[in-house]
Amino acid sequence: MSAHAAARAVDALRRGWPIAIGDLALLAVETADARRLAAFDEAGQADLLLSAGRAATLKLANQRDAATPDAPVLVQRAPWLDFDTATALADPQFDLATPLKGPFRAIPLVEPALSAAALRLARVAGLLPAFFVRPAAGEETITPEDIDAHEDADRLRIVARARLPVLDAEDSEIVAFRTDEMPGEHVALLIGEPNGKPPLVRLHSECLTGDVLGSLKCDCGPQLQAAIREIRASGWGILLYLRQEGRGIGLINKLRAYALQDQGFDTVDANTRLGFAIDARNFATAAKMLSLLGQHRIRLLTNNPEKVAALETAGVTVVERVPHFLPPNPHNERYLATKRDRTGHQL
Ligand SMILES: Nc1nc2c(ncn2[C@@H]2O[C@H](COP(=O)(O)OP(=O)(O)OP(=O)(O)O)[C@@H](O)[C@H]2O)c(=O)[nH]1
Ligand SMILES: [Zn+2]
Repeated sequence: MSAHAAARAVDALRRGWPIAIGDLALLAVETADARRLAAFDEAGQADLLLSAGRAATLKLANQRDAATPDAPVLVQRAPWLDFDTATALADPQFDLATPLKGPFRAIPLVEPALSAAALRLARVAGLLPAFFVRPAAGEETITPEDIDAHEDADRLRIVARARLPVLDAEDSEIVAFRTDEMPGEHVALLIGEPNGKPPLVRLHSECLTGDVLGSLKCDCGPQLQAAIREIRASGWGILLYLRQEGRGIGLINKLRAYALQDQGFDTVDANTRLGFAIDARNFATAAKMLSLLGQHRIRLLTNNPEKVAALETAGVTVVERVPHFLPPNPHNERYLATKRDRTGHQL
């Protein structure tokens, strides 16, 4: 396995340089331009790889194989499908403003597993999930396994720990985790003193806008502060601060989702229009952190049954789900209603 090559691939994508996964050469649409596209694809024959959600938004879904509704879609290149048209296919921000030229033709995926891996890598790189694709011609290539190492919870290890008095829990300790590949470090805040009972645990996914800037669009900031208070009041427990900004799609893509919400789409449809899963988080990371901290039986502070299920699957026993509901404000009422009605949150 070549973790180095995968790290270089993330860097290359961000800089607008081509990469290769197996025998597919790929250029990310978001960081390309007409000149880079011409250099990547002199013959003008590179097809366009899109995610299932984006294809459904563009009404290309009916051309796909019904047996694999979540598979990526390859749009055949046509002489008039130039760089700007490809950008309009990849980026939903102008969907409502500019009617797309067409017709676009979805063609069979030659390499479904490699194509899906490419879309995972776009998410890891924080880019729109859309690529120009042609057969590789001698480039350094990586494998899907290299890409998955970026999110492989088993590679996590504890790298530093220190006392950290925080507001409402002065007797806390911070523990930092990382893997060689992962761009951000996850941390755990150990609050209070172990008392023989299962710890009260909160899995908090990073939200720069809510946690740091006090955004009222979501409930993250108040949930974070309240979690620390509740854990302290319960005796002892652990706050896991997971670097899964935007439910795993990264800050920039979350802000793109916010721009779509400004156009009227809800949090679920905004993710789908961008081409991402509704929730791209991987809670195996949280399970591994708990295991490294020696905790296998916990009480979980959440309204999200998916978190309970994901932890149980990863070997953590959740003896109790403790609701974690904060009063809505006028800006997040609809967001909370969407969580209740469309993503199964028990609110
Ligand atoms: N993609 C996207 N992410 C969002 C949006 N609003 C908040 N987030 C992110 O969602 C994560 C918080 O997840 P929530 O769905 O609010 O809550 P939860 O963690 O699933 O469930 P609880 O444990 O009940 O709070 C953070 O990473 C936020 O950055 C949004 O509109 N779009
Ligand atoms: Zn938030």
